[in-house]
Amino acid sequence: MPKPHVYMISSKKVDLKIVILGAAGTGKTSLLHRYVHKKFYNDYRTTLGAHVMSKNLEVDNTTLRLQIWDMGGQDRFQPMVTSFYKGSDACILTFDVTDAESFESLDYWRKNFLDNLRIPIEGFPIVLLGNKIDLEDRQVSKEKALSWCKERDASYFEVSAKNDVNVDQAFEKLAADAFQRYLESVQSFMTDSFKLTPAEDEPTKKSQCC
Ligand SMILES: Nc1nc2c(ncn2[C@@H]2O[C@H](COP(=O)(O)OP(=O)(O)OP(=O)(O)O)[C@@H](O)[C@H]2O)c(=O)[nH]1
Repeated sequence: MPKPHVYMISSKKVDLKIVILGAAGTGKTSLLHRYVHKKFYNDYRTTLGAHVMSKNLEVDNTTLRLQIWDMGGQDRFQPMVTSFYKGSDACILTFDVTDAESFESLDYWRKNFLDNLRIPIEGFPIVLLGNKIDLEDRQVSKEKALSWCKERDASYFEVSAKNDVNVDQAFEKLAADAFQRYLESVQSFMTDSFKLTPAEDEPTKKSQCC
């Protein structure tokens, strides 16, 4: 009987860990509140260290259980939050389109994350969110952000946590990319684990050539 090339994944629930990173005040907590609770708060309370919010998402008859880790952007929390990167399946980077400095700091956040992840980063799902597009005094153009993403193999969304623009779409795209990567890793694990020795009646390469 031929060996199967496509493996069925029996579990219909998949846990995915997502971290959201970026300079302080760019709107990480607000984006999460918008996505998870459909709410927005005008007051600014900096995140002390990190906290987690959960949300389930249905994709292809599978429940993706998203655990989204909101990392405080202030410098004083950096030594602590890097220890939470381990086991991440995807990453959201944020900047504030009205704050050029927050855009300039993106390479720091990206490198800090990837350096501490300690897994192969090729194809790792990263989405960049340019937040606060509802404000008028914009300092970073869409073209500049798109070019940053193109060079670093990331996706880009212009969003507003306040006005609920593009937030669901951005999280859903990232979750779908992370799920796809998860399926590929399961497939490759199964392929490697179930490599069988050739059947007795199947000629080996040696017997064929000699
Ligand atoms: N106008 C506008 N304000 C926003 C938006 N998103 C967040 N804010 C405001 O920006 C401020 C900072 O938002 P937070 O979500 O706390 O920012 P943060 O990135 O989590 O900050 P840290 O926890 O310090 O890293 C708050 O006053 C929010 O109300 C947005 O889309 N538009």
